[in-house]
Amino acid sequence: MTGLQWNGDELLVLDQTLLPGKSEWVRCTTADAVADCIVSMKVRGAPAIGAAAAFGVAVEARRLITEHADLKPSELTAKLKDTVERLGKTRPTAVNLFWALDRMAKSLQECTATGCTNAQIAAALREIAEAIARDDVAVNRAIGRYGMSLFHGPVSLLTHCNTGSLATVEYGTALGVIRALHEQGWVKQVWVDETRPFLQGARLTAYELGEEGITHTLITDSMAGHFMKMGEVDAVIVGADRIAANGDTANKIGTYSLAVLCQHHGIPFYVAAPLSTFDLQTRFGGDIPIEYRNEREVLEWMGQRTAPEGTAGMNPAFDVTPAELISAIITEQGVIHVPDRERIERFWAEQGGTK
Ligand SMILES: CSC[C@H]1O[C@H](OP(=O)(O)O)[C@H](O)[C@@H]1O
Repeated sequence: MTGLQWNGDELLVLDQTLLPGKSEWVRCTTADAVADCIVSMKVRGAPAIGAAAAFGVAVEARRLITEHADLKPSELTAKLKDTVERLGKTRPTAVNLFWALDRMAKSLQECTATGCTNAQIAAALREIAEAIARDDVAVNRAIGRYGMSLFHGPVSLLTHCNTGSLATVEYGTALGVIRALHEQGWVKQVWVDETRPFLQGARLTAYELGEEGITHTLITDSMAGHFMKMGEVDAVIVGADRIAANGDTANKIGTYSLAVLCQHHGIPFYVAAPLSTFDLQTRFGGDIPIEYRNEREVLEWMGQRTAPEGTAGMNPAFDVTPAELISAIITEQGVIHVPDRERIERFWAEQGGTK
């Protein structure tokens, strides 16, 4: 399963706003079409929007040299730099978007420095976009393997939002770990948070797990604490949109609440994310830009208003979980065991030192 299809010249985006009821593909032959898919969340998920944006630059290059044969390479490069900037304004939180666009911008710089022709520029951009997509699948499978190392037998997991093939190029991050555990026969149950207001869990994660016969049960976000208290959750595993230098992690709204509940109940809280989600330029979580989406996503469902007229809504799409609430971050290069503040404080107390 994948939400992106690339045929070398155009990008097909599976419209995730229509899933699971309808499966419709949007044909993108311009950067504007890709930008619209990202803003409207037809394509969503940190790694997926990075790959989509990279393909957006590649299709724009092809369109420009096809429609404007007389463009000089310098003119083409200038237009494509504008394209990179435009795609960078689609959504602010997922750092994978900027990581992917930076790779495209560097390719443009290299082409300028080496005097590439228009055809060479377009080919170079296409190759980078294809490499980003190809690498993402291998990265996710590695995350799945490393995530497996945290478990030693059948488990019941709770997950939030969608972190699978529809949030990446394929396989997924947190869902990649769940897929790897399923392949091992170690999934007893996946509690799927519906993830209001966009319902990525109810509409997308449940869809992916159902397609693969992975045992799962949909719950409302407000039920997570109850099932933890009932002893039904062995661990929580989620994705990430941006991990600051100190380990503070931005992810779908509702993630922070899960982490606090996990600490209260002594349940491991794992984040699964590729290294492209780390933003070492952002020192700590307070500096991560949080996207506020239209309040209508909270006040309505499928265009049908659910709240009274006159009631205002707030719609932060992400929240930040402090590093000390994260048990481990699973990456394609291994598992980072986030420092345990209490264990460190005990150590310093025993040493008679200060923190
Ligand atoms: C594999 S990371 C997916 C990540 O992106 C989601 O956000 P959105 O659906 O708004 O793009 C959510 O935060 C997931 O954890």
